[in-house]
Amino acid sequence: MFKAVTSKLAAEIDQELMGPKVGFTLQQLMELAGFSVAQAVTREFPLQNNNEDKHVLIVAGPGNNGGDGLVCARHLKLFGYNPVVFYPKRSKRTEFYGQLVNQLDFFGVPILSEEQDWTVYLNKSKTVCIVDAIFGFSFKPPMREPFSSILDQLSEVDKDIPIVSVDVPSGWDVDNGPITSPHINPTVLVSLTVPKPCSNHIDKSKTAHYVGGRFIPKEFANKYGFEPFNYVSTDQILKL
Ligand SMILES: NC(=O)C1=CN([C@@H]2O[C@H](COP(=O)(O)OP(=O)(O)OC[C@H]3O[C@@H](n4cnc5c(N)ncnc54)[C@H](O)[C@@H]3O)[C@@H](O)[C@H]2O)[C@H](O)CC1
Ligand SMILES: [K+]
Repeated sequence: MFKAVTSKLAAEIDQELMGPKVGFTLQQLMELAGFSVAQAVTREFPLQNNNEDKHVLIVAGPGNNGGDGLVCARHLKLFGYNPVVFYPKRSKRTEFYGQLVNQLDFFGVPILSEEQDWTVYLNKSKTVCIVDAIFGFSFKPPMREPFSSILDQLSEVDKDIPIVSVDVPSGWDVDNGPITSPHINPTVLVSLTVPKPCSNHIDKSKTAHYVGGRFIPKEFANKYGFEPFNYVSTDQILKL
């Protein structure tokens, strides 16, 4: 059994990593987080003759979980996939988000806005998998629009098209799991830094669980009450 940290502790870890003493920038951590999610996609859905023309749909939310999704999309393009991003509420928090969008333009990755019909990608003949980068550890229910409709639609297709959730299955309570109905059931969960308690509610026979976001030393993990994960070689993800 792995150790999980609460939403409160996860936010504290984040703050310390990006605080004056450690000094990581959000950009650095997000790059590694998004890279690790892209690696989990390649591990679970390798490019093959029957899927190389298909898309990976990345649904990006308004916060940093969405930012992880934007980074993941760029790496997937470099890995030979056909990512398409649906980004209905663009973050205006910092200039950095505009830069992530510009980078996707630079790589020729389409970004759909709220007005565009993203549901054409909810079709298994078109889409290999969906990356759920809507909400992470700062989600507080009840859910507001447009995300409640978006997640309702995702919950209708998750048996047909596999969903890869970034850090937390969106819409799940971070500490208590799937407390609303309907909710999505991801095929893959990539917990970042350390799993959150909601990951104890996944059905391990149906959901592959990875940890990613390989950016902390042993002493730091121990300080927050968990052991570091035994990543192999240069891997950015570890299957739990
Ligand atoms: N150390 C790490 O592991 C890192 C993790 N990263 C990722 O960052 C997220 C947490 O990001 P944060 O910006 O704090 O929050 P979220 O993305 O989870 O969501 C905030 C966003 O969502 C809106 N919101 C919240 N509740 C609701 C609601 N009920 N209805 C509608 N909208 C809602 C809120 O207003 C904000 O706009 C973490 O999980 C990782 O994925 C980083 O990449 C860095 C390193
Ligand atoms: K998510």
